[in-house]
Amino acid sequence: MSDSTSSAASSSTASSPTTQLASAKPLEADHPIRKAIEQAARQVRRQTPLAQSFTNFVTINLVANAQLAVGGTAAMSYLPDDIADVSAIAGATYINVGTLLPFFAEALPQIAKDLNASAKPWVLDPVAAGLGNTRTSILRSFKENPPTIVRGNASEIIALTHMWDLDMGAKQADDADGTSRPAGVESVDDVDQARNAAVTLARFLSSRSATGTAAVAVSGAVDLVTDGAKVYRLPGGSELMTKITGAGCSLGGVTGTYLAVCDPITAAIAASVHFNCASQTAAETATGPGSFQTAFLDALWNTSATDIAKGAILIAE
Ligand SMILES: Nc1ncnc2c1ncn2[C@@H]1O[C@H](COP(=O)(O)OP(=O)(O)O)[C@@H](O)[C@H]1O
Ligand SMILES: Cc1ncsc1CCOP(=O)(O)O
Ligand SMILES: [Mg+2]
Repeated sequence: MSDSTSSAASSSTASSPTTQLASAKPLEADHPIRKAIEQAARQVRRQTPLAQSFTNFVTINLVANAQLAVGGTAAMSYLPDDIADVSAIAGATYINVGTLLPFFAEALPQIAKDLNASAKPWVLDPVAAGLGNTRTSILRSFKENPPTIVRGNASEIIALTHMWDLDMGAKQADDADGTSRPAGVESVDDVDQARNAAVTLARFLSSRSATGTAAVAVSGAVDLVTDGAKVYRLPGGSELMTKITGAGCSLGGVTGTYLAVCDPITAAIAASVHFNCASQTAAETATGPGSFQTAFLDALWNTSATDIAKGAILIAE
């Protein structure tokens, strides 16, 4: 799918949610992206890349464990000079704004500025975007020094695109169907409702990226990943992922692990497909959220690069 409009978010020709998925076609078995995904998964296991994280206190342990389970390594930090020093040896950095302390309002804009000044790739998870003045001020500051990849649920992607004034005044989901937002860390919008915002956001990120490439990943029942030109849909996985805290946060951390070894769109698709394969496997033996999380980490470790590359990937027309 390549949008013919310059601002998809406000385009009246943008496909409607109901037709989006129906028109998506399976990505060919020998498509170059599948080869790139397999190579990236093998590289992660061979190179044990470091993706450092400035992330929330609720799910920090699952973020680190998921990064190790896919083959990477982890380092968690909150100080700008520490992040700057570690970024010299890290392949990517992950920033997640789920829990905040007062000094974050100054530290995070500085970290984003330092990362972009040194052309270091980073992933943003805008947890609960739109909630609270401090979080809004921090997220707004990132427009000046944007990430390489944004990973969030539908409401977070819509809210961030709106907060950065990229949606050209498009009707917000809440205007369209009366949905109130923000609703905290969970989404109140469907993935399809975030499609146009994701395409617009990915185009903006690409235009500000040192390599000219970027990606946006919208998580949900059928994930959506876009580089601003093409839109991929990733069905599968397990609804049990919504019953463990940190499923999205750890996906952001693993997206950073993949970004340490490959380009943004490959990293965003590979991490999401790896999660879908592993959560589907884990759901086969889990008897509840506790055993599911344990089985999920094991499945991240045991899912082969070949199986990840063969995962369910549709390309939207
Ligand atoms: N209904 C669902 N069915 C299958 N997988 C899901 C579902 N909802 C979320 N997921 C998966 O859970 C992970 C986290 O997504 P999500 O819950 O949307 O993020 P967040 O926790 O940030 O809101 C992703 O890998 C996503 O694909
Ligand atoms: C519950 C909670 N509160 C602040 S951050 C956080 C974790 C959110 O994790 P996820 O977005 O992966 O569900
Ligand atoms: Mg989240």
